[in-house]
Amino acid sequence: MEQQIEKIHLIGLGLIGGSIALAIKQEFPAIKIAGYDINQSQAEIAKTLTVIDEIAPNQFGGIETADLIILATPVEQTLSIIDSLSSQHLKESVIITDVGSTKQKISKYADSVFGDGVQFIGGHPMAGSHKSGVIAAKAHLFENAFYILTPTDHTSHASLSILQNVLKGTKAHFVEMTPAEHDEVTGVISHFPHIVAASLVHQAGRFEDSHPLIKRLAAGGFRDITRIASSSPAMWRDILLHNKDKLLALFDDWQYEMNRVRELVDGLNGDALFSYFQEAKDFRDGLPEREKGAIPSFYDLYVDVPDYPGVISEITGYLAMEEISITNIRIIETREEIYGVLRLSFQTDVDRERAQKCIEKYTDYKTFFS
Ligand SMILES: NC(=O)c1ccc[n+]([C@@H]2O[C@H](COP(=O)([O-])OP(=O)(O)OC[C@H]3O[C@@H](n4cnc5c(N)ncnc54)[C@H](O)[C@@H]3O)[C@@H](O)[C@H]2O)c1
Ligand SMILES: O=C(O)C(=O)C[C@]1(C(=O)O)C=C[C@@H](O)C=C1
Repeated sequence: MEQQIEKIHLIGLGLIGGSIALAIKQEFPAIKIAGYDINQSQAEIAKTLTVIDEIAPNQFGGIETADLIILATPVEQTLSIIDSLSSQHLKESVIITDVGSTKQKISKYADSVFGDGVQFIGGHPMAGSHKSGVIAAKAHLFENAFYILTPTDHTSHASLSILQNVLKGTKAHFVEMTPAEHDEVTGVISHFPHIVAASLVHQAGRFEDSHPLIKRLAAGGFRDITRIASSSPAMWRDILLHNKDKLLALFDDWQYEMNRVRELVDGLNGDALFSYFQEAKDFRDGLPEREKGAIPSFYDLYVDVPDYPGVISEITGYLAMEEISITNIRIIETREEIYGVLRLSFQTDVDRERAQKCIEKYTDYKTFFS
């Protein structure tokens, strides 16, 4: 009979830790989750939102009775927690997993510390958001996303299957990779794009002095491609520190790519430029359809609204008339002149699209997705 997971010790109660806890509780309400966060207020919010059952008295308080330990901290912190864990008294049958965006350093270190003694299985749910903190956690964040696991020679079949079973409430698709393959692939489709997004923002920032209007002129395209630059700097600092070698190779690759397209522009080579964009479009259009949870799980609609009292109730009134439920509402930027940006969040993409149509029907306000 498969070993039962009755108690989980979760370290790091942010977006990912919180979302995993919610997904587990949804599937297995009887499992008890004790949580610890270095930021006490995150732990208190997690408890209030019933993301966890109890706040652990300290990082390892009560850990000796845990069947599963989940590390959901930025990856540099994960390394030092693994280090400290090695001197803790743990259940013989305990399974330890993490959710970090890099796998090579973590798996190597865990292997060196735990060896055959403890079952450590690296993990990385491939969905997330630019939002941080437990307040943004959602049970369905990983629905239909890939959940990469990096078992090693030390991993038993039994532990792998117990881990996948306890995580089945995530409704993610499990896929196994070596840590090296993981870091190469995520370097290309996640880590390097993040650097590009941040660098585009820096580039625009350098133009701000000479063109003060630049921020306000940044429209859909710039917002789309730079959304992820709003993510947690601590998380991304750590990811880059962990994946240096793969990223250095990608910098070279990117420079080659930039030079290639630069030459086409310099040579006014219209046909080649057309092909360049056509090929990119074909590849991008060929990405699998966006399924719920696979890319963003936050369905935000932004509305440029005139800055006058009553505008929020005007908009919520239209939405109420069409029975569209909002999960969150916030003015995110009040500009000095006449317009502010209202962010409305919805539970589903369908609600968001209905809301957009509704606002466009009753008003002239410009709406856009992030
Ligand atoms: N955000 C994403 O899109 C995403 C997706 C998949 C995986 N990840 C990975 O998940 C992990 C967590 O990211 P997140 O988005 O949940 O970040 P987050 O900032 O929302 O949460 C991280 C939490 O860890 C806590 N923490 C930091 N150091 C700690 C320590 N020593 N002990 C206890 N708690 C500590 C922080 O206070 C914070 O509450 C990271 O390793 C990240 O690489 C992130
Ligand atoms: O959607 C986002 O905001 C993300 O950046 C999510 C994203 C990604 O790059 O796809 C970010 C880091 C994680 O390790 C996994 C997912």
